[in-house]
Order: sequence, then structure tokens, then C-alpha cells
Amino acid sequence: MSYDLSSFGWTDLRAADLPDGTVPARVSRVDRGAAEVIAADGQHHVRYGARVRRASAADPVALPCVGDWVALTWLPEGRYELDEVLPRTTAFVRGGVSRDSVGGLSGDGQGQVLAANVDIVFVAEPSMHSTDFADLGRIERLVALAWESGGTPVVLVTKSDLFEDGLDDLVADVRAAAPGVAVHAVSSLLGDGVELARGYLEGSRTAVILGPSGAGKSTLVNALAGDGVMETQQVRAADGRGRHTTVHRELIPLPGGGLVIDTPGIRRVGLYDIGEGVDRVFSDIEDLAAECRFGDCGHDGEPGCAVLAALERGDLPERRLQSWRKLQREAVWMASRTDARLRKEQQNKWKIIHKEMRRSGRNRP
Ligand SMILES: Nc1nc2c(ncn2[C@@H]2O[C@H](COP(=O)(O)OP(=O)(O)OP(=O)(O)O)[C@@H](O)[C@H]2O)c(=O)[nH]1
Ligand SMILES: [Zn+2]
Repeated sequence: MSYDLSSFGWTDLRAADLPDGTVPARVSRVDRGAAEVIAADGQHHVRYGARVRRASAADPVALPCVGDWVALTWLPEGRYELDEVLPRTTAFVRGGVSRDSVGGLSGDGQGQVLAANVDIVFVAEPSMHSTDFADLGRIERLVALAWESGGTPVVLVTKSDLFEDGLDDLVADVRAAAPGVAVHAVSSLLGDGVELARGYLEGSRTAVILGPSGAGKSTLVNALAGDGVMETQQVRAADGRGRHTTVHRELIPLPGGGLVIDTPGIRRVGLYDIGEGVDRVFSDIEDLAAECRFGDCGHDGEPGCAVLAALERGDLPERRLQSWRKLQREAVWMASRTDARLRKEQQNKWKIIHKEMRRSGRNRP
């Protein structure tokens, strides 16, 4: 069995990070102390080497996660070992706060990476959710998370077939809630917008789909994969025998190119973590705030407040201002709970991303 790793997103840029004498592979699933990986010569179940074990004992963000590119070394006893996690270009990091079973909080300061090297973050929000319309606040939150990961958000208003009239207005409202972000209406049922979504994965890009339960994420993955989802999970052995593989359940290669990462962790990611991405989602308000007379304006009745002026003119919806205040409070709170180590990891991540952006001379693919 062999794989063309470029169809899994391997690039020359990443190859430059590969230590001599090692073999590149992409993590499709993790277990305790071991991972399923895809290398050019096939799929392997590999244990973590001493270096990975040591690094992750000190800092759990060093643990391999789905989507990671890793370096394998061949051991004399005739198997690979996962020797190193190659630098991540993007990462979903669950912050240093965990919720216990009764909803309490423990500020344990332990970050965890849920998915790495995700290029496109689809934010799926149903046009209708039981009897409610699309939730703009939820979109803002998930778009913030997407920016924070370093990936490019794309909002998909799913189940668009549930709308007869007014879909255009809804999409316009969503656009206003996510400035600078592409917004498309999608119906997996009718197939509308599915090809458009697929287009974002050209060039063997990797995507995740965030969104509430019932947003139609699984249905969209199936629509993107055509009837091929099972087929792509079957890999022909060199001897011509069909062979079922199971490792692709979390890193799903699409027949038309590109990959989707779908794990329980990434599905729950919206329940946690909010941070720097907030400024970016509310860039319109940040721009207004820069015009306020006082640098530390609280937009709470101070004279010369550009934010409240925009509100009065009707240029800024009240809902959006409230949403911004709420997410900012949350971000500040989260930041106070996140230890310095995790912040450093985030900063390094952004450094890499910004370097990458400057290098490629663009902000979005
Ligand atoms: N009308 C309509 N229904 C859809 C569409 N896409 C999905 N559904 C339905 O919505 C329900 C939820 O879809 P799923 O794909 O399971 O949603 P999900 O986001 O994966 O949900 P979780 O697995 O709970 O996270 C199912 O009954 C689907 O048949 C669509 O485009 N139009
Ligand atoms: Zn102000």
C-alpha cells in the first residue's frame, strides 16, 4: 500500500522541517501513548518515542493530535516510532480551563491540542434550528475560535432549503456578523452550495466543520464525499485485494481532493475557549473604538464615543455590541485562567502564522 502524501497536504515547506533520516507521516487518530499515522508506505500504529513522551509530560500541547505532521524513525526491531511533532501551522488549543461533570471549573492550566494544521474552518450554522433562526452570536463565537486557531473561517448557513423567502436577508445579516469572512448558503439535501464548499479544499487543504448539534455537519461531510466516503476508506492492497481500513474515520480524505477532520473533541470545541480571535470578528467595533476620544473609552456614556455614536446612527446593531461585550468579558476571564506557558505556545503559533502570511503575501487562501 502506498500513499501520495501531497494529497494529504504535505508540502515542500513542511519537508524543510523534517529531520534527516526520518520519514514523514500525518496523524489520523490518537490513542493513549500511540497514534495511527499515514506515511508514504502505508498506515501504521506507532508509539511515542522518548522525546515526545518527555515533551508532553512537561506540556500536554506537545502531544500529537489528529492532523499533525510527524517524523517517524525506523527502529532496529522493525517498526516505526513517532519521534517528533513537526511545527504546526495552525492549532485548536483547548485552554487551561476544564469543566467537571457538574459544570464546575478547575483552572488546571493544562492546554490540549484538539486538531492541527487545519486550513479551512467551516462554521456551520443552520438557517433554522427547530423554531429559531440562525444564531448570529454563535457564529461570532465560532468565527473567533476559527481565527484563533490560525485557520481561515468560512461560514456556511446550512439547511438553506428550509427557507423559502428571506434567505438573502439572513445571509446578509450573517455577513455583517462576520466581516471579512466568506458566507455561503448550503443545502446538503438539495446539493446547493456543496461544490462551492468543496472548492475551499482544492490544493489538498484540510478542513474542520464546527457547529451546533443538528447543524448538518455529518450530512455535509457525506455530501462532500459523495458516495465515496466508504470507498475512500478502502485501500487497495498491492496484491489487488480490497482491504478495509478504519483509520480514516477522523481524518477523512475526500474523493475530489482535500480532507476533513472530524473528532468528538473538535465537535465540542465551541463550548470552550475564546480569546484573541474576538478582536478580529468584531473588527468593525474595534475600528470604531479607535475613533473614540479617550483611548480607554468604555463605550459607556463617555463623551466623544464613536461606538455609541454608531449605535445611535443605526450603523451598529445593539445585538452586536452586546455580543462583543459578552465575548470580551469571557476572553478576559479565560486569559486570566490560562497560564503563561499556554500563552507562550499561542504566541509562538501566531508568530509562525504571521510569518507564513507575510511569506505568501496574502491573508487568505
Ligand atoms: N432540510 C435539511 N435537513 C438537513 C440538511 N442537512 C442535514 N439535515 C438534517 O438535519 C439533521 C441533523 O443532521 P446531522 O448531519 O446529523 O447534524 P450534525 O451537525 O452532524 O449533528 P451532531 O452529530 O449532533 O453534531 C438530520 O436529520 C439531517 O437529515 C439539509 O441541508 N436540509
Ligand atoms: Zn467609546
